[in-house]
Amino acid sequence: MGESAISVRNVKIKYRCFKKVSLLKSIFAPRKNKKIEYFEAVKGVSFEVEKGQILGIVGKNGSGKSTLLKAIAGIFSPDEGEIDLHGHSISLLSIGVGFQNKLSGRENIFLSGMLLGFERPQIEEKLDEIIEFSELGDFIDRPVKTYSSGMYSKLAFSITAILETEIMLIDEVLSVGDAKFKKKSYEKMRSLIMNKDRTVVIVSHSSDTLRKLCDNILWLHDGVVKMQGTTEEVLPLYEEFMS
Ligand SMILES: Nc1ncnc2c1ncn2[C@@H]1O[C@H](COP(=O)(O)OP(=O)(O)OP(=O)(O)O)[C@@H](O)[C@H]1O
Repeated sequence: MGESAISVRNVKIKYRCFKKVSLLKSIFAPRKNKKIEYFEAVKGVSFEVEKGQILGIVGKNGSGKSTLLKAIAGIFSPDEGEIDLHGHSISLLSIGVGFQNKLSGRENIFLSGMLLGFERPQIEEKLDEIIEFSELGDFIDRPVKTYSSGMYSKLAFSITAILETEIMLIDEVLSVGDAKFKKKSYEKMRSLIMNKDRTVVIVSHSSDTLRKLCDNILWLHDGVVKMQGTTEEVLPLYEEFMS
């Protein structure tokens, strides 16, 4: 076993949900009926990711993949267990995470960069490259709320791909944007991944993408690890299960 980049030890994550009550009940006894329920989305998951490894996470809808990724990214902390990144910098590339809609694309580059732990001069140094890669042209100075979903994801991808962190978490975004951008982002991702110092975790429903990019696969099922192993070992069994 090589040097560890991510250690996930017995992680459990619960969501707080409010139980639905009838409208009448909530009007006449509002406090009494505000029942909180918990839903455990991740139920004691443990695994290690070695430095330089490219791990794919698979599982049917609702199996806890995105929840786990957000916990690794530090967006929320686990209710139990621990996640150790061994001091590595980390970024999460995911649709719908992280932009301030009223701010321009350019302002969001600075905001996201700072949230990723970069200093302003470091971001300034990479600014032109990010804008160029995003292909947003003049839109870069317009509020992000005026962007189409494809433009939004182009910006998100460009920030994460150009401001390189040691660990990159990617949630399903390789399949967005127009065909040309999809190809370009796939190539960029490949070159980032080829850097053996970088550790990558990809959540995807595309076996094709996973087969091309990943060395290892973690299969989550109803919040627990069903299987972990090499891509050749796990992916055929997962595909058979899903067919
Ligand atoms: N904010 C939330 N509040 C309550 N339950 C949630 C919340 N977000 C997710 N869940 C539940 O947690 C479980 C895991 O969700 P998660 O999004 O992690 O699954 P996933 O494997 O990424 O699914 P998909 O493949 O559909 O993206 C699901 O049952 C989902 O309904």
